[in-house]
Amino acid sequence: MNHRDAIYSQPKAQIKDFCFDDSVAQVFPDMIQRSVPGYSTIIDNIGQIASRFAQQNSAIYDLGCSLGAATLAMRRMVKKADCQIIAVDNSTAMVEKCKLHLNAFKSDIPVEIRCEDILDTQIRNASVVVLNFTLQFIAPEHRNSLIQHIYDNLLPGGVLVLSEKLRDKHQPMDELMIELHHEFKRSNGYSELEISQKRSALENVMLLDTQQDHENRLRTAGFAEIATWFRCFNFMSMVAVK
Ligand SMILES: C[S@@+](CC[C@H](N)C(=O)[O-])C[C@H]1O[C@@H](n2cnc3c(N)ncnc32)[C@H](O)[C@@H]1O
Ligand SMILES: O=C(O)C(=O)C[C@]1(C(=O)O)C=C[C@@H](O)C=C1
Repeated sequence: MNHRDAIYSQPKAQIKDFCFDDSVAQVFPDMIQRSVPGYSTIIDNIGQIASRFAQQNSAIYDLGCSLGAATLAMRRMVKKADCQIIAVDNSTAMVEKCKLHLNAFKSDIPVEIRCEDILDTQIRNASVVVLNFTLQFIAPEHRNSLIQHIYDNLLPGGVLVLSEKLRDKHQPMDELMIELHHEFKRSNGYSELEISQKRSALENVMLLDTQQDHENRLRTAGFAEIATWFRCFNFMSMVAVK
């Protein structure tokens, strides 16, 4: 069942830091669809990209899988033999619901769902790694080593799909992108109160990098082939090929 996100619809005396608890997991499909411009396009194309880059006898990782939307898209699209998908999230509420979602559909591709911190995940024999709006929730001091670990354990010809909300270091453009995003949220039925309370809740936990920060980090890790294949306002998705 798809529940409507009303988490920030009533005034809160105190805004707690945003976390992926049971109340968020309950409404997550509606929340992300109404909050991230192009979310369905990104999910569909993660399936396409995975079908192109998946290698026979290799692993596909979905890091910060939430309810498994990207895993489902990849499981539908990948046709290579002997692939396995490993979906990881450290929210028990998300992982429990993810298991239900995935079990509802039949597939020949095995999926292992792990409840663990992606900073503890050993990437091995990977042809595809997905970080779909997850890196922004990782403490900045751990981001370089995580991307390095992914690069080191990708097979030659393997791909990292990295989707993130961005900040712009040029303040007028940052403000414009934020305002266009808020307009998108308004058009999806979010009130001013919902927009501002969610913004406060995310302030300390979703620390955004610039497009340049991401490109620099990917190049430093060793990725030579990098492209932004999707961008809408301050949301983007990149592919980086080893
Ligand atoms: C915005 S959601 C990702 C959306 C999802 N990838 C999709 O395509 O629908 C971010 C997810 O990352 C997870 N997460 C955040 N930090 C994590 C960590 N250190 N280890 C594992 N999962 C993490 C959260 O629990 C949350 O489910
Ligand atoms: O910027 C926002 O308002 C968002 O809601 C963005 C975002 C994200 O990019 O991950 C933040 C938290 C929710 O998981 C869904 C979407």
